[in-house]
Amino acid sequence: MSLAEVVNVNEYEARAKQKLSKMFFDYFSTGAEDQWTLQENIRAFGRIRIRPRVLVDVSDVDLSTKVLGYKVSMPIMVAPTGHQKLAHAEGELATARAAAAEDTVMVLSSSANTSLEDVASIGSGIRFFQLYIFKDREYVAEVVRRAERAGYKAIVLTGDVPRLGNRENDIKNRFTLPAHLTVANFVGIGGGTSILTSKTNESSLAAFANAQFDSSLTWKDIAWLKGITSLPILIKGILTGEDAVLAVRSGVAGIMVSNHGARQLDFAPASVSVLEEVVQAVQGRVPVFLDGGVRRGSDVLKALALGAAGVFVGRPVVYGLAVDGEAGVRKVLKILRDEFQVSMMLAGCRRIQDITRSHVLTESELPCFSKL
Ligand SMILES: Cc1cc2nc3c(=O)[nH]c(=O)nc-3n(C[C@H](O)[C@H](O)[C@H](O)COP(=O)(O)O)c2cc1C
Ligand SMILES: CCCCCCCCCCC(=O)C(=O)O
Repeated sequence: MSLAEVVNVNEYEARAKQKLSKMFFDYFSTGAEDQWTLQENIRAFGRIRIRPRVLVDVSDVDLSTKVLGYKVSMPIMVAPTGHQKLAHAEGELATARAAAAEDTVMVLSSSANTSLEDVASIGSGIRFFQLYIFKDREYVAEVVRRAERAGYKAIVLTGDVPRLGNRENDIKNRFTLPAHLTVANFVGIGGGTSILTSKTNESSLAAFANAQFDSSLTWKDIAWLKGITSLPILIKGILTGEDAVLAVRSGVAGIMVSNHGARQLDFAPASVSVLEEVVQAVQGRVPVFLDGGVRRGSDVLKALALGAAGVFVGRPVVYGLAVDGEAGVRKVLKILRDEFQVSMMLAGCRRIQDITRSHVLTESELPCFSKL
């Protein structure tokens, strides 16, 4: 099959598998423990039905929207994923170029193999910086200041990693980074990141993260973060209405409903299953975004109908990158854009704000729904 024959983003996964070593493909593709949540992220979208409206003039459809005040061409954005140079030599640079070309947001991971300044140097594009908080707060503060200086528009604080989840494939593979790669923005943290390139009896990522991440982090640390940056802060990893309320109280500018692509707590719910709970708790005070299992334009429509202001995509972007670098990421984003446009037109929506709660039925609204 040639690349021109790739018609949906799922097809990139098998192609990426052919290109990557088992250790790296497993790192990108798998989840925690029994991987129940990994499957559930996909299944949960499959349990939502779309209620299309017909005879609506959809001759002129507009997918554009605003995210934290920035205009983007579509509500489909690039989630932070670490170690993109394991997928392609150009790594995060290729992803950043693709996101900019498709006029959407890219979130750069704290675990990137490319420095945030190098990514910024590609030029225009709306980029956010994803942050892990380490025990060494001064180091973290300096990275946040660097992101601000380099023109990043927001800090995405990941709240669901007090330690790494049990990623059994990474443990079995004794995951290590190749010697030529670094976590470019944190190379000196905790006395250095050389453990990431040294063989251990476990996953070197887990060994490093569990030693260096600050597992005492609480809501009060949002105040600390707000004290060192004027950038808006999004909190990533919210799965309950209770935490959404605490997030709003702590002054975040937005919430990302996420289970970290099922890589942290197995048997956590699918993000889309709890989206509405979070949206209702937030009561419109800040935008709510979603990631996890978005593989179709129809998934985007479902998430927006349930109240999301936009979605982020993780693995499909990495698979596109692995298969064809910048062009592969662009194609993944284009496929999702085109599918989303088709879904909007067939559901009778001309504008993003035309997508409403009445466009979907969830499981609880269909008592006889067959369990997938
Ligand atoms: C390979 C990989 C690396 C990731 N790295 C990070 C990271 O560095 N920081 C973070 O907050 N989330 C990270 N995530 C989670 C993603 O941001 C996102 O929540 C998840 O991938 C969304 O699910 P999806 O892959 O089904 O789209 C990573 C996910 C994957 C698959
Ligand atoms: C900033 C340096 C972090 C080094 C490794 C920590 C593990 C995180 C890996 C990225 C991630 O979140 C993931 O899901 O994978």
